[in-house]
Order: sequence, then structure tokens, then C-alpha cells
Amino acid sequence: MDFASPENVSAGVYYDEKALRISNLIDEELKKESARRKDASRREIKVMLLGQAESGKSTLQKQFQLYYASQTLDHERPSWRPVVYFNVIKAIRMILDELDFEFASRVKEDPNAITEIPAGPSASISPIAKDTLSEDIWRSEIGELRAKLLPLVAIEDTLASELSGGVSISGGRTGAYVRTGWQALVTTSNWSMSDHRSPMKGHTPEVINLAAKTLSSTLNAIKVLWRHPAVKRLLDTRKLRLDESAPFFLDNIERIAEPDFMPSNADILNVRLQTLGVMEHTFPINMGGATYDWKLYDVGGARGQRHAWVPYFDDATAIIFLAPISAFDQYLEEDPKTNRIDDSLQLFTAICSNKLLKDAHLVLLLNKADLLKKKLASGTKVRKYITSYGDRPNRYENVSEYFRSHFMQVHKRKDISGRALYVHFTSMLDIRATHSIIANVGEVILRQHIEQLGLA
Ligand SMILES: Nc1nc2c(ncn2[C@@H]2O[C@H](COP(=O)(O)OP(=O)(O)OP(=O)(O)O)[C@@H](O)[C@H]2O)c(=O)[nH]1
Ligand SMILES: [Mg+2]
Repeated sequence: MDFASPENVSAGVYYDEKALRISNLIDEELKKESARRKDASRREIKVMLLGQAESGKSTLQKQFQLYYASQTLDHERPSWRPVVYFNVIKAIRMILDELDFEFASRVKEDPNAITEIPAGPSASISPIAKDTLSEDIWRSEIGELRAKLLPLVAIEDTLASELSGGVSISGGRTGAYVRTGWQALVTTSNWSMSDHRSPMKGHTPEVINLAAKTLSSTLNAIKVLWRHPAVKRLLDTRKLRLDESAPFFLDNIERIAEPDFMPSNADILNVRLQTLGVMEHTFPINMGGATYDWKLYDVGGARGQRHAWVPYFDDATAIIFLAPISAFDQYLEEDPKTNRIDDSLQLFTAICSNKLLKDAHLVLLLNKADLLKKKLASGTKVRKYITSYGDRPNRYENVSEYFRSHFMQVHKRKDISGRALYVHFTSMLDIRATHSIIANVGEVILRQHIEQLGLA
């Protein structure tokens, strides 16, 4: 319409005013929207949890959830049931595999061992038992247990593949890997029978029920195997290396094998389940009278997963870097030549010096302090794995301080923006201690965020 034509002058004035009013209203709305967005982004705190595989990132995420939104964890509780089953079954399979390997190598070393039983002690040829007689008794006992446990072990792969939603990792490593949304796949109550997109439809609960039934029917065999002296010997001599959470679950097997078993908070914190990609968790958190949307990014920490972190670096408010200091005697699963403390130090160097992260606040959690204490108390020597440790005392105070100073050095030398570094020792399975760390770290990150935006 031509508002300026002479015959429309009076109408034109009317329309001009109306158009102006509408345009002003739109401007105002746009301004309000932009202010709302600015406010929302100011109230959004994006925290990335970084660190190598098994450093405790997902455990910290669960602790945040327990602290700030425990009702959501309650809601998810049933989905952790098959994960606990998977952890138990994997541990049993690993024990049986190692026993197989040890007994087989014993036969190779001494091909006559089965047909001829030499008299007297033969510790030099027996890698497990003290003498050949006990070794043969053990072999037959373990053979019987293996036969009883076969139906349970046979479920492992199906359970892993159900939890992982059909994802498998190249290289043939066994395990369960989860991505965003995995819980809906394994929880019956979350299922929509009309949802034909789900490849798990009508399938997953059967595997879970089968695992539950088989666990309860094999309970005795599991208990006998876990208490068997051959297993104890392999654990003591460190030939058998189970996941760190395995002893917790096997010690609690009676409770787990109950038909109406529902995971406790301790079970949920103890499970081992690898993260794939980046999982976002949002918590509205009330701090200082305002509500902030905390977005936690829990990432997969294995080397092959680290490329997926980068797209999130740009607008990260803070990084919480986790380094498991108990891992001085362990090597990367994905690169068995690399010591895990070395890998953590390298990774921390890369994070401190990354340009995209120059404005992100930095928190370092030296995690698994409880396991470090246990390992040192059981006599594991740091200098055997980290030669530069030299003759320093093999005590927790000295070892933890040694590792702390190495990480501090990295920060001092490599930090790109000379920012502050907040460091804590943590034992992430300890709910009360971790909650006080979370409150403290949360406050520090928020204070820095407010200062940076000039909102103070
Ligand atoms: N004893 C002990 N165990 C811990 C601690 N923190 C985590 N764990 C256990 O270590 C295992 C690995 O922890 P996760 O949180 O799954 O590790 P992650 O960093 O998320 O690993 P990825 O997802 O593979 O990158 C789990 O079984 C946890 O229960 C700790 O401070 N002490
Ligand atoms: Mg994880």
C-alpha cells in the first residue's frame, strides 16, 4: 500500500502512526528479548568435566545430581540395576579368564602336571597354589565353579550391547559405553510401546530379568569363587586386575542377587560405565538469591574420545579437571605403554595452554585419594613406577604432595592466561566430603563468573 499518495493522506497519517506504534512495540519486544537472552546467558554456567578415562568425571556428575537434584537420581534408579548386574558379571568373567590363563600356562610350563603329580612342594613350577596337589584340587574346584557360572557369564555381551544401545568400540574391547539417552533404553517404565524407533523394544527388560534370575540361581557359586584362595592369590600377586569397583559389588553380592534389588546411592556411585561423546546435564541451582542454570558436560575421557570435547571449549565458563592420583601404577587401556599419571599431566598441560579455554576458570581435583592411601598402605612402591620419585618416603602425605606439586608446576609454566587454579584432593565415593567440595567449587566458579561479567 502507498501511504504517501494524496487520496490517502489522512488515512496515511493514521496508518503511519499505527505502523510506528507497531514498530516501536516490536523494537521494545526485541530489546526485552535480547535482554532476556543476555540475562539467561549470564545465568548460564557451563562447566566441563575433563580428565582421562576412569578419572571419576561421571561419578562427580552423579554427586552434583545427588546434591542439587536428588529426586532426578531417584527417578533414574531402576536404570542403574542392569549396570550393577553388568559390573558383577564382568568381574566374574575376568576372574574366570585369568584363572584359565594361569592354569593353562602352568600346564605349558609342566606338561606332565596333570598325569604325574610330583611329590613335595613345587612352588617354582606352580604359579598359583603352593604345591601341585593343592593346585590340582583348585583346578578341579574352579572347573566346577566355571561350569555353574557359565550361564551367567554368557549374558555379559548381550547386557553390554543393550546398555550401549548397540554401539561397539573398534578394537574389540569388551565393555558397556553409554551416550545421552541411554537410560530410556533400559527402563521399562520409560518405554512407549508405540515407539517403533527403539531397536530395543520389548527386548531389554528380558535380558535384565534373565540377569537377575541367573544371579540369584548362581549366588552360591559366586560367593565360593570370590572367597576362593586361588582368586585371593591372583589378587595378592596382582596377576588379576579387576575394575576398581569389582570388590565392592562382589562383597555385596547377597543384596544384589535379591529379586527386588534396587541400587542404592553407593551402588550408583560405584558402577563403572564408560561415557561416549559428551553428555549434558542441566541443574537449576539457587545461589545468592538468583537461579543459575548449571550445565555440566560429562565427556568420554579415553584418547579416542577427546576430539569430541573441542566444540564445547569456546563458551565454557569453567573446567573441572580430574586427575586420579591413585593411578601411578597403572597404564592406559588404549595405550598400555603410557603411565596414567603421565597421561594426566600431558592432558592437563594441553588444557592449561589451550587458547579456546583461556577465559575458562580452572579447578583441579586430585581424585581417588582414598585408593592412593590404600595402595600405599598395602606396600605398593611409587618409585617402582615413577623413577623420579626416588627415595622419598612412600607415605600418603609425601606422595600426594609430590603429585600436587607436579600439576601446580604444569599450571605455573603452561597456563595461557595466568589465571588462578583451585586444587582439592578428593575421594569421590565419599558423599559428605564430596558435597562440601561441590559447594565450595560451585561458589568459586560463580564468584569468578560474576566478577568476569561485571555483575557484582
Ligand atoms: N575408590 C574410588 N573410586 C572412584 C573415585 N572416583 C571414581 N571412582 C570409581 O572409578 C570408576 C570410574 O569412574 P567414572 O566416573 O566412570 O570415570 P570417568 O572419568 O567418567 O570415565 P570415562 O567415562 O571412561 O571417561 C567408577 O567405578 C567409580 O566408582 C574415588 O575417588 N575413589
Ligand atoms: Mg564417564
